[in-house]
Amino acid sequence: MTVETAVPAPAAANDLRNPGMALDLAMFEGHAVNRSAAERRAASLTTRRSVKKDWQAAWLINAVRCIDLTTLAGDDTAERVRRLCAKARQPLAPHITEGLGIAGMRLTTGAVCVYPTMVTHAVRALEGSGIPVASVATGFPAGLMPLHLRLEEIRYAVAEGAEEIDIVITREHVLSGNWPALYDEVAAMRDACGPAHLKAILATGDLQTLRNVYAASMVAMQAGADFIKTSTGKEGVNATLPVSLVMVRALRDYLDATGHRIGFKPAGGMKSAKDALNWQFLMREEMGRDWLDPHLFRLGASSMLGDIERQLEHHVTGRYSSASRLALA
Ligand SMILES: O=C[C@H](O)COP(=O)(O)O
Repeated sequence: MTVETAVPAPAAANDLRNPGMALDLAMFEGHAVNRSAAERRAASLTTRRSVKKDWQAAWLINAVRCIDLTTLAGDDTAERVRRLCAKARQPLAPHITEGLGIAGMRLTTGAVCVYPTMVTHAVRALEGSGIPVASVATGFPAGLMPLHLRLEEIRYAVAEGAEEIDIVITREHVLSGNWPALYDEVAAMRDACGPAHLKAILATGDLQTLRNVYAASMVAMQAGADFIKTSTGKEGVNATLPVSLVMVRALRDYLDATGHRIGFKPAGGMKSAKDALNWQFLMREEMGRDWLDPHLFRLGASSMLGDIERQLEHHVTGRYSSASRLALA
């Protein structure tokens, strides 16, 4: 078997938006989440699996397809964004793609994710590539701005050419159990997105309980989120597997109740190829192969691609090169 044949076949494109639905508290109120069961289940994903070498390379190639290659730093510049976009167009060095037998595959990352004022640079740098630009918005990362300004920021990013908007929610609405306020906020943001897909960042590290994570996931989906996303990368605790499991179970329950397929984006603090494998195992075991496709799954990361590239180079050459040798995003 070649690596190429081991790459999961792309699922049918999920171009259908989540239309959302009326707020329905019955879908989450009283829903208990057992933390130790979630932790045990998450741990089982990382310990009991050994992946054959060729399959491991295929999983890592698939992870590259699903990365939202991100820069969200205060010192971002047009030049840094252009370099990131060049990396998104060609995520692996040519000797690695040739060695893997996938030089003809036109492998790219799933998207490039930037701040609103950087969207224009990313759109220009990605022209003709088919790679969408995602913009954070709504006062990322804390979101503590008047709603009309947050909505205006969404409209600005969409006008600049962003096809995906990563919004942040008001954590206080979750912490106080004010579900109508959370629903109205996300629904207004969905409306401001127009044709752009909305990813709702729940900032799970701020939400205190897994029950809150489940409820916030459900409300965001009911309000029309196309993806639910764990974290901004700026909270004290960012993406973890137990929290991701709870969110994925929520999107499975939403699918069962409504028939709508919602995407999932773990983000923040994921740096290794092992992380890329673990989150894909979670998606395959909980949701099936359709959720191994960028239309339904993204890995939000600013510094994971480098380790994936190193591991794939090792797969090809049998050696690890120094981290500085590969052009790193
Ligand atoms: O949305 C993506 C995250 O902000 C990336 O976080 P990271 O810099 O910890 O990888």
